[in-house]
Amino acid sequence: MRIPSASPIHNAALADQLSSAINNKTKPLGSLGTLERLALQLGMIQQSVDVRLVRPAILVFAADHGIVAEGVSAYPQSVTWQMVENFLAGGAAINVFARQNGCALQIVDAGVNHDFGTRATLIDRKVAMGTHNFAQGQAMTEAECLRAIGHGIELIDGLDGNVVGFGEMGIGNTTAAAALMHKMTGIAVADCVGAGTGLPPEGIAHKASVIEAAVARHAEVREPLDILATFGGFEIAMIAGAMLRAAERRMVILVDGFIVTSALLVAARLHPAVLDYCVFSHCSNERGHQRMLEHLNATPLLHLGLRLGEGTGCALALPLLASAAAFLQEMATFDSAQVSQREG
Ligand SMILES: O=C(O)c1ccc[n+]([C@@H]2O[C@H](COP(=O)([O-])O)[C@@H](O)[C@H]2O)c1
Ligand SMILES: Cc1cc2nc[nH]c2cc1C
Repeated sequence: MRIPSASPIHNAALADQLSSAINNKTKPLGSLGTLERLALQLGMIQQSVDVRLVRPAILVFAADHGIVAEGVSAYPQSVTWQMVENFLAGGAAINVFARQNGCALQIVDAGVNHDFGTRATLIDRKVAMGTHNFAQGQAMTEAECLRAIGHGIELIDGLDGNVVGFGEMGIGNTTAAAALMHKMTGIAVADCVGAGTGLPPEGIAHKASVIEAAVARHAEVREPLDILATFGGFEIAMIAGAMLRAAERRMVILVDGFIVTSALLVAARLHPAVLDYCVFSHCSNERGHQRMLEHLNATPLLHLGLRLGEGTGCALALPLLASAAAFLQEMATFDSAQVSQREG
């Protein structure tokens, strides 16, 4: 399987053209703040001053994690499949926010420990009934990891829009994401571990000790794909593959919270240019997310104290993306509206 490779966006002439278009709008210079940075990024991604957001979609990848056997989550594993049912019934937060913002939603079984049977609206890409417990061995085999990445690539190729957001659902996946973060960044485990779905302080300390022991056990693992296979999840691997393909196809990538950003750490180690295509929707309340974003030199759009996942940050950020594109498209210029320019 070929791992997609994103190209870095270099086009100084277009950057100048976009900056002029933004600066000539009827507003004090720089007064649309972050929306100006966003409009510039959208133009650079689409290689045009005529930015259009077409059929945005959010893909929610669900999977289970063998590491839950170590008692690292506040909720039982069965919540993963039960929430998938909730997604399919339209009742989860991501359903509400996606509907509210006119965003298509796809739910993918990446490796949930449950037999859903044949379901019309569930995309079945189940690699296995959850990963193995990485406290005892590798979470997944190299073949399973590559299969998950391949599914992510192929799901992007099935989209017909140019904006894709990523969400996930998987009890135990903040433990996998924290281990990935530690291995990919070198940041101390204690600074990567948080409450997840709501562990108390003793639970967080236990979770950190489980990760410390697993990291010591797998100390020799250094390459990004090996790190992903050793500590990751099927949903995380699928998201990493999908992100690389989305960047290769020059799509706008909306990044959600802690777990989705951990997938990006792997993708960006393989092809750093993927970052040029990423819009960071929010900073999660999960301890570690802020440091993860800083490591990527990323500025999140929203600080709402979210720690839900599911792609909710992406859905909430979508109207801001739309506003950035709309002001670039529709706002009058100083010339067209005959408004006087700044003095001096
Ligand atoms: O997106 C985030 O930043 C985020 C932070 C904390 C928890 N979550 C969600 O909570 C679940 C994982 O939490 P846990 O405690 O079971 O590892 C998983 O379904 C995630 O979607 C998500
Ligand atoms: C209820 C519930 C909903 C979620 N959505 C994403 N992660 C979740 C974890 C729990 C526990």
